[in-house]
Amino acid sequence: MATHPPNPLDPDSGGTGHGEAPRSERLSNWTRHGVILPALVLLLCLGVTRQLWQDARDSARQELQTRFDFRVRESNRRIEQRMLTYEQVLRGVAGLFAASSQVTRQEFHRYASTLRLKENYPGIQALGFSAQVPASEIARFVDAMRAEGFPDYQAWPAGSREWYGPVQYIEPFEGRNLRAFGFDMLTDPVRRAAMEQARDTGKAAVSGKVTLVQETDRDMQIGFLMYMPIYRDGASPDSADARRDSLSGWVYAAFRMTDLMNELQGDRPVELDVEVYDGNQMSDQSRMFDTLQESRAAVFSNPLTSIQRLEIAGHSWIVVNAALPGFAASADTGKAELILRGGISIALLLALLTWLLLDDRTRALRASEQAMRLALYDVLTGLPNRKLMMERLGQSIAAARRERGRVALMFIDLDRFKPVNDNYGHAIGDLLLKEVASRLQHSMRESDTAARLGGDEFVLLLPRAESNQGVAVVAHKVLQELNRPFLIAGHEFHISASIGVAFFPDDAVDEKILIRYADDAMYQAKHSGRGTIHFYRHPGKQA
Ligand SMILES: Nc1nc2c(ncn2[C@@H]2O[C@H](COP(=O)(O)OP(=O)(O)OP(=O)(O)O)[C@@H](O)[C@H]2O)c(=O)[nH]1
Repeated sequence: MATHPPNPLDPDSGGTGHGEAPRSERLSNWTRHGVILPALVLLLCLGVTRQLWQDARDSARQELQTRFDFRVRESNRRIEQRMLTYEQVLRGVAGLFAASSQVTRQEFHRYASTLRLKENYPGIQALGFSAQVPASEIARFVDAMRAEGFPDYQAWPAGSREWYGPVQYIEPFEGRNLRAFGFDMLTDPVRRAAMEQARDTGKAAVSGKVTLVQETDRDMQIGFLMYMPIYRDGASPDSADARRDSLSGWVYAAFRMTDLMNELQGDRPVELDVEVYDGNQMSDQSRMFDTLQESRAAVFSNPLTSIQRLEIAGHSWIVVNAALPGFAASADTGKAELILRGGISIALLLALLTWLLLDDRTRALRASEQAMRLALYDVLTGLPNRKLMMERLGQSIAAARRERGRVALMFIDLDRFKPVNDNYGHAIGDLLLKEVASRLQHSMRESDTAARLGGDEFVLLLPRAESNQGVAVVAHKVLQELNRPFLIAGHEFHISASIGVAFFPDDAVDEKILIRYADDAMYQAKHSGRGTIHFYRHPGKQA
């Protein structure tokens, strides 16, 4: 059965036949690559960009974390060192008491003034001394204080107890500090715990969170105290019992927490939110300080948060540091962003470049494909032209020689075609020629070749013409097809064809002679009245 050979002028059809490498397939591969390859380049570049961006971002984060850790260490160390300094101050005062059997108010005042507390030790609200007075001596103690020029002095709060610890000296002796004068600190369990700890250990002890009696309604702050025990006669007893027996009182420093922390912070920009908790619990009750005084939830959802325990003169504080938005904003994310932007741009650029190169390549292939078609195919009908027909004829004859086969060549010249052109115009003639080509293709096998030699001359090459009878069948079929009326642009045309057939090797020894004989046979057909088939007959041979 006849099949539709591919139209060689259609770039998407199957090529030139005869099983040669399908150029249009290669072309369509290129076209496919035209999308896939740029997409791959884009994906690859984006992948690399993503990796580099992530690395840069990670290292920026790492750097931020390192900077945060450093700032936290620095901030905590500042607190510890400042508290150590205060401990030294108290040790100095304790030295004063050790050096003198009786430190007078005047001496204490002079010592404290020399320290210049406000300038050198900001954060200390008061420096003082509380005597430890047994119940038996409290009345005499108060009298002596009153005799010193403080007629209203009393150990307050009132009430009788075994031991009293009233404030005897307090410096600077002015302002809100005067409110603490005479206050018996042993009556407050928080202060008492630190006082007893200092007494028993012989070391400085910090109290828990308190409200200093110095506080007024204005600028209320949380406070704490640091105590250093003073033993009689400058002794340094080495057991808790001996220390209790020889305790004469405590020198102490009172601190207002916000003043202290603000002073530590200095003029530095506030980049960390610092929270200080008394003891081992982090609760609203134990909170002594908060830079921002904001809800803690915000702090704990912050990835840059540090929680550390500081030991301050025998007492625990929990210090929480959290980076404020300004701190994280200072992170060097510029590099990561640059990589991201640059990477995406380069990826797009490379993908575009790849696409353009492939497109160029595809165009070049298309152009050469087109040129090849023009060289080998008839532009009007799309059938192989004379050149390609000659090539195939050569191949067919070579094959027939090898395989002892037969080749038939059929020359087909249209009859009465000229009047179509003359009466209806060249364009109609063209349409008719195309229809002729189409009918020829319907009449042959796939292995056959229909070609247009030019004008109204066509050729059918049958490379495997085993029997004359088979070829005659084909010739009749062609004739029958061309005898059918042609309906072109609303006009009906009746043409026919004269067909001449010659065989290799029966009639001719090579392709040139074969062509000539087929042409001769065609003329014979023309002369014998058109619309007929003539098989070449050698002039010497009998019919
Ligand atoms: N439309 C069109 N006409 C063509 C083309 N090439 C050649 N022709 C015309 O085809 C005609 C061929 O001439 P002939 O073969 O002598 O005309 P014919 O009427 O078929 O004569 P017979 O073969 O003797 O029957 C001429 O008029 C050419 O001008 C073409 O590509 N398109």
